[in-house]
Amino acid sequence: MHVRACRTLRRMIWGRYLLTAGLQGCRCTVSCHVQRHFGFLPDDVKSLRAVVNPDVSKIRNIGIMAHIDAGKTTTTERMLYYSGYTRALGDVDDGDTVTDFMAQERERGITIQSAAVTFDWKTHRINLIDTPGHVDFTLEVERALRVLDGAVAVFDASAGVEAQTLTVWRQAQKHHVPCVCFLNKMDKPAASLSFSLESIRQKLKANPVLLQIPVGSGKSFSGVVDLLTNQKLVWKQRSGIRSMRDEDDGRMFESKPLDQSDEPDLLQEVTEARAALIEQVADLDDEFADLLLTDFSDNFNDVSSIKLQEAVRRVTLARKGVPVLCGSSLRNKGVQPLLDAITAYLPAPNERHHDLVRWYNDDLCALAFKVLHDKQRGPLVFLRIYSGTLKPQTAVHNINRNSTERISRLMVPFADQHVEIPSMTAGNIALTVGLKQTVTGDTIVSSKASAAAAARRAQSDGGAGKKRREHADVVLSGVEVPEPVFFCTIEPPTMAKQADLETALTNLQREDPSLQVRVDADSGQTILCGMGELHIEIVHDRIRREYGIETYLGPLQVAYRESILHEVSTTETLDRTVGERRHVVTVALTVAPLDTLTPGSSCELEFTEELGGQLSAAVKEAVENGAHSSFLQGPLLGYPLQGVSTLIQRVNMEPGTSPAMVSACVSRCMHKALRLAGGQVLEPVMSLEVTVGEDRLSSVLGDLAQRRGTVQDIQSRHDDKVLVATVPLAEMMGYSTILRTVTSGNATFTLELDTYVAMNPQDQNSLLKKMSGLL
Ligand SMILES: Nc1nc2c(ncn2[C@@H]2O[C@H](COP(=O)(O)OP(=O)(O)OP(=O)(O)O)[C@@H](O)[C@H]2O)c(=O)[nH]1
Repeated sequence: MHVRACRTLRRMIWGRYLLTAGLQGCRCTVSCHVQRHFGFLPDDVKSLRAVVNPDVSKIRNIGIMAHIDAGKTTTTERMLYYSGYTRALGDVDDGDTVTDFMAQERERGITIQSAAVTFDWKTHRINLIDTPGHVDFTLEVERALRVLDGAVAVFDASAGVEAQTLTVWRQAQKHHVPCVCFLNKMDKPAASLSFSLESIRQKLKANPVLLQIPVGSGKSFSGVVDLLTNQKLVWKQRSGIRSMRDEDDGRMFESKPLDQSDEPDLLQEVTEARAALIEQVADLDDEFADLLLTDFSDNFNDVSSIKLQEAVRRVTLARKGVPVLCGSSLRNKGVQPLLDAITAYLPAPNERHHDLVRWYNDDLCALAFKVLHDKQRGPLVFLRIYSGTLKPQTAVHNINRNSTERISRLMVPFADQHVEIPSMTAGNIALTVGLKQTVTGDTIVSSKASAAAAARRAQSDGGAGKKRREHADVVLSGVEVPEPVFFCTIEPPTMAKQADLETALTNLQREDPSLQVRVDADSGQTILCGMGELHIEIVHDRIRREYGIETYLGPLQVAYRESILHEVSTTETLDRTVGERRHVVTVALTVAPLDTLTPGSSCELEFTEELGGQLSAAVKEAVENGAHSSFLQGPLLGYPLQGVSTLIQRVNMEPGTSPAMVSACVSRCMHKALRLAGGQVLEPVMSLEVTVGEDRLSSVLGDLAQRRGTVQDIQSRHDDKVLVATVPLAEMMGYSTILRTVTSGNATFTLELDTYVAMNPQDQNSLLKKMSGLL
């Protein structure tokens, strides 16, 4: 009831919001002692047209990333509130946040899909993507990072760097995304600034640049001192107030220069921390070091906060250091300075280098980074515009699908509400209606001719000697889709619903490329392949809720891989007459196991040098097709092959033999070689991290021993122990329930694919028996 009331209220706010087209930044009087952020005032109304396309230097495309439950959603909600976008504070625990808008998200209190939200902060436009923390949805994070220019990493200050933060951090590094760190939950008794800084240094191998000192700790945490300006920002907690919906919403805070009347310990700490900050920044930025030595050699501390801020910005953009701020989103403290830091330190779109975009000059070039299905409007495609302008009612060209489609409507994404706009320029994130064929990762340009012109520019720049493929040169790289580790069959309630189920699965796949759907060749059953138990459970749930189909899932099975044990050379001849035509081909090849196995490590195919020079392109392609089809099904259980190298030594064919027969002969030869080479099942081994109170550690260890787990480390984190282990995925079915039972709910865990490992003969035999129904 309460949740519904809040949602209704929010819709009313949005209604008003859309009418007034408010996108209001806060107004604050920096010089006064009490700083207050106002949201909506009648005379504050701006025309949406005026703010739809802000200057590119004022745009920040930002992601919020973190470990599950670190407080991303709560922080996002506070940002929307302080920027005047919402009038009430959403609360994940009440299930009424703006960004977690899917029904399951509200119920489970977790973020599943990245929701894009646009709002203005002071003079800046912020496009913010809230990313999920659960490891089953890593692809969502990757997808978001691909189109972002900067990120805020939110940490639970009592836990420091947790497993999922590490994963997301690595992803951010891969995409060269500059970050700002926010140490949230400073109100928790166990929160520790020094511990969190050390874990950023140790675990992320990053260089934290501390910009604030907390005022008070645990329950008495009341604000921060800004080390650049020496301003003390204090959010005064009114006695007796517990709820965020109460008056004490954190909009009002006191900002005054730190002076001698402040506690000596705080003064001392700030003085030391500021000196350390200046020294650290000088070490990382030559320009700042020169300035200090020339103009402030008498006293480095006299350097202006503006010069220091500019230097911190350069350090952040060069990714030599990460600014660190602290606060407590739930207690409404420290979020406004975080918003200031986002605009001050993270890059504008034009400060990031997106390599191939220069081939398009001012022509449109955009990347589709998310697709959502809307019952009324069809697919909604989120586009990051890299160059040019996007307009509704225009045709665009999708390079990946080689198709021309029409954008019927163009909108700015305000979580689950969207505002129509007449055009959108480079640097922005837009939401389009009408693109029916576009899937996540596709590049959208204005026309086929524009793509061809870009390809010509790319080729002429590459030099005449460097012949490159047109397509690859002008397509933005999409996201890497991780390998699914679980699969299960899915069946509709009646055959009459089969077509509806297929439509639902096609739609869901367009939204979520980490979901794979295939039809088993032998049984004809539809198979769902996903990233984890939760992932499959959510897909199942969405089919029921959004498409009204009550499906049945078969038991969850582990996606094994297969490899071979020995090197084998073999020959095969195919002699077949089809109609009037005789096809004769002989193939000789060698298969051998590769030494190293990493997740996703594929199979290799090579020709001997001599043969490579002799074969025509068509025959080579036929050989490759034959070999690749054999890689899909291993000889033991039919799982895809991994870590097998194949060398094609001979292909002799009589005139008139078709390429299809060459493929068939290679397949047969591969099949024979693989059988002779001895099959080896590879099982996915996961890295597991369990955080548990010390008193329950032995129960967790005892349980893990029965799961073929290998403990790698046990670390201390305040009163908790963090157990790091590897364990075969097959042993982890339903682990969340078991863990809850053995620890009485006092533990959390993350599970992530580490590698594929060859099973020992005993385990492999029991698996083979189980699969053939003998066990
Ligand atoms: N004590 C304290 N609790 C907080 C703070 N911020 C958030 N929380 C609580 O932490 C829990 C998780 O918060 P969320 O905002 O849902 O975290 P999240 O990172 O978005 O979680 P996922 O979307 O599931 O990854 C909720 O119970 C919040 O009320 C804080 O500053 N202090």
